[in-house]
Amino acid sequence: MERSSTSHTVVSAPGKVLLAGGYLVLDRAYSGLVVSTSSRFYCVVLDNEHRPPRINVRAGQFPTSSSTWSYDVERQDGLVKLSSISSAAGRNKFIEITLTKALQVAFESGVELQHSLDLVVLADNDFYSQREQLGSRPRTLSSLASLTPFSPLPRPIHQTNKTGLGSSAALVTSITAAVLQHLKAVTIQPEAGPSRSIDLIHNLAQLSHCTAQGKVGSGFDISSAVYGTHQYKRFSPSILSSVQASDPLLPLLRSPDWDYQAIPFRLPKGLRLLLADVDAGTDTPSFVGKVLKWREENVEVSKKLWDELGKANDDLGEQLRDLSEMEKVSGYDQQIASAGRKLDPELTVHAALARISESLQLIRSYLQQMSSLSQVPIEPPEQTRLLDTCTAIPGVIGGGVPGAGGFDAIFLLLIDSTSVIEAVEHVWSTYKEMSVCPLSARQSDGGLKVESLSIPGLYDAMSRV
Ligand SMILES: Nc1ncnc2c1ncn2[C@@H]1O[C@H](COP(=O)(O)OP(=O)(O)O)[C@@H](O)[C@H]1O
Ligand SMILES: C[C@@](O)(CCOP(=O)(O)OP(=O)(O)O)CC(=O)O
Repeated sequence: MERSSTSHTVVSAPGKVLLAGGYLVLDRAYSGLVVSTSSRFYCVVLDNEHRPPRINVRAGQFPTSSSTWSYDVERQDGLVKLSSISSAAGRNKFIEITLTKALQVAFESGVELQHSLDLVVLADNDFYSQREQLGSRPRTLSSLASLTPFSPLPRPIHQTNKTGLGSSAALVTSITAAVLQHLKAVTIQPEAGPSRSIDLIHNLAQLSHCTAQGKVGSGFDISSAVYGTHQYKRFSPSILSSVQASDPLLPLLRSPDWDYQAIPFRLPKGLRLLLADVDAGTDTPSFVGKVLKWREENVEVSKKLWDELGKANDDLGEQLRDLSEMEKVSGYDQQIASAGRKLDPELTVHAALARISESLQLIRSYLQQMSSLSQVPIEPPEQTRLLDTCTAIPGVIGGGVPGAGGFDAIFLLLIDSTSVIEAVEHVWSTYKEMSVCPLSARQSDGGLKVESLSIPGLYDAMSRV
């Protein structure tokens, strides 16, 4: 990418894991628990003196020829239009729509684009399957740690397997935030607490993501990319259903009708979220349509199940908060450490862990019911066997299938100690029925972050051609 750079902005957004609330969170009556991950998606924006203004975007870890997009920027009747300069990469709706809307908001905020911008987007390795990159190395956390950061991937994005951390939501959020921050249309200061800038980025990223996807999902992936780990109640979909392409964006984005809730929570100290990408050789088709159809056709049974599961999900949130409260109590760290061997219900911290364990188990049993009633393999028997094997390991508090479920992934909540993690890795690496590969991500509380170019490996990855 040709450039003479005068200034740069780097913004990152985390990936997501929906621990509890799959399907239910599509309905505002229920909430979901979403944990953001330490694995992040980065967008770097650099000034480029080229005129008239053009935007060049490169997906830095993919083959350059199939992963570079350029656009001329024009304004027609107050609206921003990007014309795609044809490339071997084909269109990337997520990038094109996100840039168009972010520039529209910048213009409505009084910012004129004076020069060109070069964007490089880079995702932490966890966002894509690294099985091929690991080659003959064992599928362990230490092998993953030995990979180059932003490890080059051999095939174009659409031929690369994703791991479920929400690449498109993190891409859309990081580009939205980085472009607006670079053009000084917003000020991102997450440490300063609630802010109009962050809410504006959230609302805009939801709009761009829904437009690019051609559907309105619950939006938990965008909200965790912006706000980090939280309990999520969705926005009313009606806010986006009547938007016309010619409407100005700022009034919509600042409307009081955005009624989502993002209540911060975090995993208690000493617990770790461990994720695995499961390759069962089975395609997971979209389950949402089928589950919702079954729900509509079975109003009474589904209402009972949704209410019971909704309560179990909320109870889990409460119990995690209760355990976080106990962190200050003396003896907390010792009790957490001994929970890595065996739970003793006489001990307060262990009793709290046992309640979390029961809730996770109860949530799984409701999801198994949902699977058999709707005939959708949300927690299919293969995953039940894998999860039962894992949750029997001392120090593993519980687990489940994240989000929409299926055959692709599992999560475990465990005591964060080397011996517990090694025991899990041993079970995974010797598991016969399916191929299980850990992800290196752990939980992280934070959402959007302004970064510097000193993120390990980022500068090198940007400079690769
Ligand atoms: N690194 C990237 N650079 C550019 N576009 C990306 C990148 N990662 C993902 N995308 C876009 O996001 C799409 C994947 O979105 P989706 O199927 O919704 O998956 P996910 O569940 O990971 O969000 C890709 O087809 C591509 O358009
Ligand atoms: C069913 C859902 O409630 C949760 C889906 O969660 P996943 O984490 O499975 O999502 P994808 O990134 O789209 O694969 C749909 C929703 O909330 O939009």
